[in-house]
Amino acid sequence: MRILVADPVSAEGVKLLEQHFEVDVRHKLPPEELIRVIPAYDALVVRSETKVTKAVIDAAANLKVIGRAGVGVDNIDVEAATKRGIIVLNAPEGNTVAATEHTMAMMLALARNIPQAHATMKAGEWQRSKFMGVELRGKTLGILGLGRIGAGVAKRAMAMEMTVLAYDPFINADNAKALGVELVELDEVLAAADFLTLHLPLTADTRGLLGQDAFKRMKRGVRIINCARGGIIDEGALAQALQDGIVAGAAIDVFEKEPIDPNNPLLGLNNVVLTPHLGASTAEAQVGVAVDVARGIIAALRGEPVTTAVNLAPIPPHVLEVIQPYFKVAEKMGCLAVHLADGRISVVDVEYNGDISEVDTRLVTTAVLKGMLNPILQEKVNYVNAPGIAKARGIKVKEIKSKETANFANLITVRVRTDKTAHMVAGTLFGKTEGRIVMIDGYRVDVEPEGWLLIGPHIDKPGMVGKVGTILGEHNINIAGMQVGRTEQAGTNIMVMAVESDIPTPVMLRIKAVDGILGAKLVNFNAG
Ligand SMILES: NC(=O)c1ccc[n+]([C@@H]2O[C@H](COP(=O)([O-])OP(=O)(O)OC[C@H]3O[C@@H](n4cnc5c(N)ncnc54)[C@H](O)[C@@H]3O)[C@@H](O)[C@H]2O)c1
Ligand SMILES: O=C(O)CC[C@@H](O)C(=O)O
Repeated sequence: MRILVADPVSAEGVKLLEQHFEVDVRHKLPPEELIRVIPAYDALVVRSETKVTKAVIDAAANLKVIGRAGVGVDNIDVEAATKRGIIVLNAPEGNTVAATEHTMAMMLALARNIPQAHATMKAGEWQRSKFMGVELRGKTLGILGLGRIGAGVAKRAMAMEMTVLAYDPFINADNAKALGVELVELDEVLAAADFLTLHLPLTADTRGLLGQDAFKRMKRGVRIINCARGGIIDEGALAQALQDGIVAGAAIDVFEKEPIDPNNPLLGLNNVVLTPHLGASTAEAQVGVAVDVARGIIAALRGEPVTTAVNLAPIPPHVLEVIQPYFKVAEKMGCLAVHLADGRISVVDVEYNGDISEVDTRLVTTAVLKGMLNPILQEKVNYVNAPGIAKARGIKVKEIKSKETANFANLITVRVRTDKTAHMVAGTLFGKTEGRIVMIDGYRVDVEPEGWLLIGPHIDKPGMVGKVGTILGEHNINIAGMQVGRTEQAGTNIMVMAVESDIPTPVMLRIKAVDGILGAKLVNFNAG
């Protein structure tokens, strides 16, 4: 598989990718050149410079994953990627400390006029009275967006004896309380803040959040820091508020247009501190995000779920710990169910029994769908597109949950209904990791879902297994394992044979024709 690294990312991440794939590092590709080369790649790694537009995604015939070495994915058309089933993942934690510390550096530089004083010293001047600053101690810091970076800034600001207020309508009030931060409405933050810092994503709701109107509602003399995203502040309105003295100073790391437009009105003002999007630029952060994104890409290209995918619901670590061991067996159960089913699948019920029923199992259900759809579709089905494809095909998917369980600590049962038949498969883990199929259509079995399996329900009478074995032997097909599963009701059994190769259609037809065989299905678990 081939990976294109289109922006500068740390060598540690590139090396990790090179251990698994062929990697091309090509920076600053013009948009039309990116569109020309992208069909050759399975994965694309970017920072914030490369714009992954719909045109790039439409041209990317083989692309399976886009990795963003950083947090914000606003340079990627995530919607277009999701429609194509391309996983978009980021590295949300590697640069949190770097951006937090940059915010503190910007706040202090702003309070004490450090860049301006430095510039006069370099110009040979010694000006002391010109640069009277203010202290942070005792001031109110308003934080917009109390996520990872906002919370880090809050902790550090409290250590500097600031009072911290925050506006974040999506955060849990208990989390804010535990941090010692008072959550209030936006207007209250604007009216009270001596320093105001932004840590929001750029979304349709936050674009232009601080515009002319908001500046009117701020305390006169406020100092503003933006290390989040350009576009959240209206730069024209900010420049005006700086000139009018409503805003005493602004420290800005991110801009509406990057690299900055030479006509940007902030460039001509003295009461600003500007850095060229340096929030994540520390050696530690760049290694962190590069390694995190490389790990995400390796998982995505192996078909494993990616915990940092932004076009999948995020999974908290305590949930992941419970569900992750079940992904593989769930996928195999989906694969087995689709092979058993004749006709068009209309309903898939996935029942969870035991402790697993107490956590969010949606991704395990997605694994079942992935396993079910991959053998029957041309397009590659993954954790991003599986639920959408199932829906588009009119398949109704339902989860059923119960803590009750009879024989196993945890049991997953997949029931499929088609326009002709209904089938079920149940699976579990032996030990902590070994996936096993323990029931097929009501017959108790103990099957490792690997390789080729021949499944044949039959009348319970002597010689059935022998007859099938003889046919396989005549065609040189080796049997690697065999068992007969039974039900509560006497009369029929199921034989499950692990075979070492494909069974050609004419041979399958001979097996199906054996007197007493009620059906025969061949499942290839390695094909997905
Ligand atoms: N300057 C840099 O180099 C740099 C580095 C890292 C991150 N960032 C940017 O910093 C920002 C914050 O990153 P993070 O890792 O803390 O993200 P995060 O997702 O942890 O936090 C964002 C917070 O904003 C809140 N939020 C979302 N919409 C909101 C709204 N309309 N009003 C109020 N609150 C809202 C969310 O609830 C969340 O708590 C992002 O924009 C990210 O891209 C910049
Ligand atoms: O890649 C960068 O340097 C910027 C990263 C930062 O803006 C982010 O959103 O993570």
